Amino acid sequence: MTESEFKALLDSRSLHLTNEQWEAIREPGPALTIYAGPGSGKTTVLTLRAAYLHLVRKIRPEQIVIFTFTRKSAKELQARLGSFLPPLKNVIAGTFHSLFLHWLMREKHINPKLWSAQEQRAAIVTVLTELRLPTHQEARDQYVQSVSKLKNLMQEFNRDNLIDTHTRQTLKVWERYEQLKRDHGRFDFDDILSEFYQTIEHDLDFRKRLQDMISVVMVDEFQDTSQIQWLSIILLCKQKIPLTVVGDDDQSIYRFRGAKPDILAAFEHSFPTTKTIVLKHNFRSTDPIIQLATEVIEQAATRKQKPFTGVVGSGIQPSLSCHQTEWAEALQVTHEIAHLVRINTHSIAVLARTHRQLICVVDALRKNRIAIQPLDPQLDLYRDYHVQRLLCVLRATQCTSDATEQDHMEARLEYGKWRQDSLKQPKLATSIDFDRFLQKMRHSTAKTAIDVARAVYDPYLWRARKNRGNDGTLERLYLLYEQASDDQSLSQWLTDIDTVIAQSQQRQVHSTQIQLLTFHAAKGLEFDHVFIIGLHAHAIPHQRAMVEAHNEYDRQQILDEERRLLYVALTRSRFRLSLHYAQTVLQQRTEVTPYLKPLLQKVSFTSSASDETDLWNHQSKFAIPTPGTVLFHKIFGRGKVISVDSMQNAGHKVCIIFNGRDRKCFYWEILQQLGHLSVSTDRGKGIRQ
Ligand SMILES: Nc1ncnc2c1ncn2[C@@H]1O[C@H](COP(=O)(O)OP(=O)(O)OP(=O)(O)O)[C@@H](O)[C@H]1O
Repeated sequence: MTESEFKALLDSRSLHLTNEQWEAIREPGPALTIYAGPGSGKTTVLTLRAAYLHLVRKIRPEQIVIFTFTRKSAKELQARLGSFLPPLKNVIAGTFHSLFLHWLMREKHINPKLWSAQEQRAAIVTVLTELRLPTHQEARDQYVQSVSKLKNLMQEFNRDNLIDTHTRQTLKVWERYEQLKRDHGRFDFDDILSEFYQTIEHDLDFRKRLQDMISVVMVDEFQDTSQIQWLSIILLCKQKIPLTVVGDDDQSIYRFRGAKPDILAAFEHSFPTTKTIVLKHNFRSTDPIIQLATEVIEQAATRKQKPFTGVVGSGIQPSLSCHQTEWAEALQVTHEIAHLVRINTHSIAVLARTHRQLICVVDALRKNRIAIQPLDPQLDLYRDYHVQRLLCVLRATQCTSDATEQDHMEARLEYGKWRQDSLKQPKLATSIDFDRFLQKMRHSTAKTAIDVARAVYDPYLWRARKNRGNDGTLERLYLLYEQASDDQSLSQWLTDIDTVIAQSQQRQVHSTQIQLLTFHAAKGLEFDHVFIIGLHAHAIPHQRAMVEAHNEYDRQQILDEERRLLYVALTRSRFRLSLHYAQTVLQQRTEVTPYLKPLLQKVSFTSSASDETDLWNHQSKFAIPTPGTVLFHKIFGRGKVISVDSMQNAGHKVCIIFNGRDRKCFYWEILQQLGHLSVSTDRGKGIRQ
């Protein structure tokens, strides 16, 4: 095929390329950098360049290698190449991990026994336990990430080399983890990269065999390449194989894996003869979306400017809505999505900074029977251990039939356990207590029921967790608490939950399936309508990411990375961008992310939140006594409050002196709910001090 025939082929498929795109497709040089913003056709150009090289330059497809950042984008690329006419079936497209492993297995007969992500996490927990460090999910994930980052940055065990955020502890964890891995004769995913790098550096025969097999290398999303991946590519290609890299420093979002936005500049340094082509047009989004996203990214502390104009033209102004809680936010988003689904709109996505933030929307969409793409099970609120325990007791309050006798028994035992432990008075945890509890709950509203149940469960949990408080693993339980309202009976609320659970078990394929993704997972994708939720100041920049900042330089780097993440999310939308945040999140008051705060006049802003955000105030339900208050206890008689302590997320501990000598402490909310205590109108009469 000649060049003009190729161009005619693209025209016949309504692909009218810009001059820069066309130049990028046919550039013959040994090194090429394609540098551009979101939606400018980088991936499109990469695909067409592979087609051009095969059809016009007669390079065999199996000699063209394209590195992608995720398996999903590798599949997407292969699908695009496969649907080309004529189809390009054998182009080698894959992630660094998969291609490096493939070559190691084929050429070096290395067949490592890989640790799954789950096994890797378990190994880290073993090491943390051994070193007497916290093992909860957040700590574990942080160490998994830190170890991976060290390996991707090619750090040594030498402490002097630890220029980044590596504390003594991370180093110890890393050393022990490596030892454990060696003892078991296993590999982790990062070892694939290290092994490949070592082999291609030292084994010249291996390097040559690869170079003979490959005619062209292209790297998509180059800004997210880690040090070890980049050095491996240099060894593979330099002066032997033409290399094209495609990237956007504004979309560099994998700092935690060792990626740096300035890698594009490093490429120009390593390949000084490289030709750089800048794609200047955004083909994806309407002008108001591009303008908002550009204003966000332009505030980054360090950034290379690039020219950028939209091709689509004018469109709807992005909207920003403030809600009282995450549940209210989810309800509104679901309401808007339901409307879009009714008018037969496909291509809808809901994006959030973290998985946890998507839970309420998942729930609300399922409640409204709106189909969603299969999800990570961790987005299922009702799979959570604590949520299940609480619901098991609440469900028993609604059961009367024999069929549920077993559940009833379980609930009774569970409830007894909470009371026994929290009150330290086993005798009180009798069936009479439970029956009274059931009676009280049977006709309550969902909110009252939750208040009663948590007044027993929270102190129990608080003790069981050895005063650790909320370390992030109870977030789902608190979401359940927040979900209950006074507008619904307990029975109706539980029925709604059953609907959601039933819906989550259905495996039907619908024509419209809403995609729910984190900002990271949304990279490279595009949708007509994008809802971005959780845009509050605690989530963006993410509080946990900020923990890694040990000095001002780190802090600025992380702030810029979080800004880029938001930029990636904003630029996924073609036509409509609907932005949301809640004013109260997990009982804490918050506000809009600082990245959007200066831009409020650029969006159409609405707020349904009120100034009164005291949603979780037990005090409104059960007035908390002050020292000196006189009370009457059913068993111990009259007493006087001597101290009141507030416990984090677990109500109040009240110490009372009875008959001037018996000092007893109670969980105030529990005893109030059970009706064991009442405030005496008799101000201290008859009480000995
Ligand atoms: N010359 C063109 N004419 C019309 N549409 C185009 C052209 N080039 C690209 N597009 C379209 O623009 C959209 C964005 O393209 P693509 O996904 O390749 O961009 P990208 O630069 O890789 O985006 P991102 O960096 O955000 O992942 C796609 O829908 C693509 O089909």
